[in-house]
Amino acid sequence: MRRAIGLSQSVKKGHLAIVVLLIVSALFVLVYRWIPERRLVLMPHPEGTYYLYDDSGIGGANTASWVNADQHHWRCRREATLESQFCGFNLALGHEYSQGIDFSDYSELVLALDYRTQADLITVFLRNFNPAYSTLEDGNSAQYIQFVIRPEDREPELRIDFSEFSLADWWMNQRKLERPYRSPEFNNITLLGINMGSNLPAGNNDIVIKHIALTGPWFSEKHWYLGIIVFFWSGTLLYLIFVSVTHRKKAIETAKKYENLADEHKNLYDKTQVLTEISRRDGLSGLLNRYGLAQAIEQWHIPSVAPVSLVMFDIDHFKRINDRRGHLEGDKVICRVAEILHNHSREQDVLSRWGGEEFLLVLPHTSTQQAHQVGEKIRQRIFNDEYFTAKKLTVTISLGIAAMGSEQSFEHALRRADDCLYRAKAMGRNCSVVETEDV
Ligand SMILES: Nc1nc2c(ncn2[C@@H]2O[C@H](COP(=O)(O)OP(=O)(O)OP(=O)(O)O)[C@@H](O)[C@H]2O)c(=O)[nH]1
Repeated sequence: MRRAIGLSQSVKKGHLAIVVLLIVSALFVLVYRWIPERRLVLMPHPEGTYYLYDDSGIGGANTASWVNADQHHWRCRREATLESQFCGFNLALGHEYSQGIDFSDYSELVLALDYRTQADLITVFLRNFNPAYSTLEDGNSAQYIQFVIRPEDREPELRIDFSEFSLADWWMNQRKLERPYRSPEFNNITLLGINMGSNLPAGNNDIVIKHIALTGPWFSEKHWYLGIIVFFWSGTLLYLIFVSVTHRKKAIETAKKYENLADEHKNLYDKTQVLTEISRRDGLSGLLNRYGLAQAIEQWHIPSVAPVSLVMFDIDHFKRINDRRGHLEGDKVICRVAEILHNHSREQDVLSRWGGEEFLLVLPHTSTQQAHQVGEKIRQRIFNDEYFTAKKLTVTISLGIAAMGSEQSFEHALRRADDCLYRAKAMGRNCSVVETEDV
């Protein structure tokens, strides 16, 4: 029952952990749109290198000049009579011509320009340097990637996705490029330019650059959701590992407890066995006591062990031995007599110290005649034994022998054996009396 409760509690905990992980994952999904975007300001930039250029040097119509350099206000003035080719603004990026800025971590170019011109075409372009197609000697060898700003695009803050940029045809046509290099590359942008060259209306065409920046998400949507999935599954995995470690620990603790209990149980069992044995034995002679004898006989199925005979032994004048030699020597006599009795009994016989100097031998499969013979043999043996070397002692015993019939109780047979013993004592001791009653 307790195990069942424990199990249902861990199932509940498991559900809770999964629900928490799901809620946190859902929160992460929602949080994505609130993560501020990554932003890199290119202009105004204290270290930015920028300059104006025009086609006046090659006989063109345009002259570029700063109206207010501090405010990044510049102008292209076109002479109506000459051909307009190019006029614009360049912002050098990176440290040297071949080492630009990696735009690929961003997704958009943000242009905040104040257009004070009626020019139809304003081109924003990027130059990407790649040794595969660029050389330091050829200033035109970096990819020319462009986006044309139409009058209708002119917002206070124009956002141009990099996917809207394309490679300029004139640049492509000048070189034979392998396929991978015929698409815009953004990993090493060395220059950003704003060109109002061709078809520029006559007169002043001004642009004020408020700022130019790159923006993009810190994490792509794909990576963000992948991260959430990884978070969810690693959370689940960690939880499962935690649960399995905890369960393993508990299982080890429980196994230890069971082991201790088993040890305790074995100790108790051993102690009980010892105590049981003690309770069945006489402390002085080591023979069974009355209780031990009763237990042994209880195991028997009397008809199967019949005939059964009882021999009751009693040391003669034992009081005298005690009185003359002391109780210690009396004890030694009891032990010796017990030893002789034990040596003369068979394995199936049950021998006990019945009282002070009384012994009872129960013999299965033995008639009273046979029991009488055994008893007599023992009596002779006890009589002939040497008890003390210094001051010799002769010990005699009296015996009463009776049969235990299948229908009779042990007590009944015992009483009759005792009667016979009494008669043996009365006959002068050191003899045996066999019951005459027909059982
Ligand atoms: N040393 C010793 N004496 C015991 C023990 N148990 C009983 N006795 C003594 O045994 C004596 C038995 O005396 P009685 O019952 O008068 O019998 P008895 O002297 O043997 O005389 P009969 O049986 O008539 O021959 C008593 O003095 C008891 O104190 C024991 O364990 N050790």
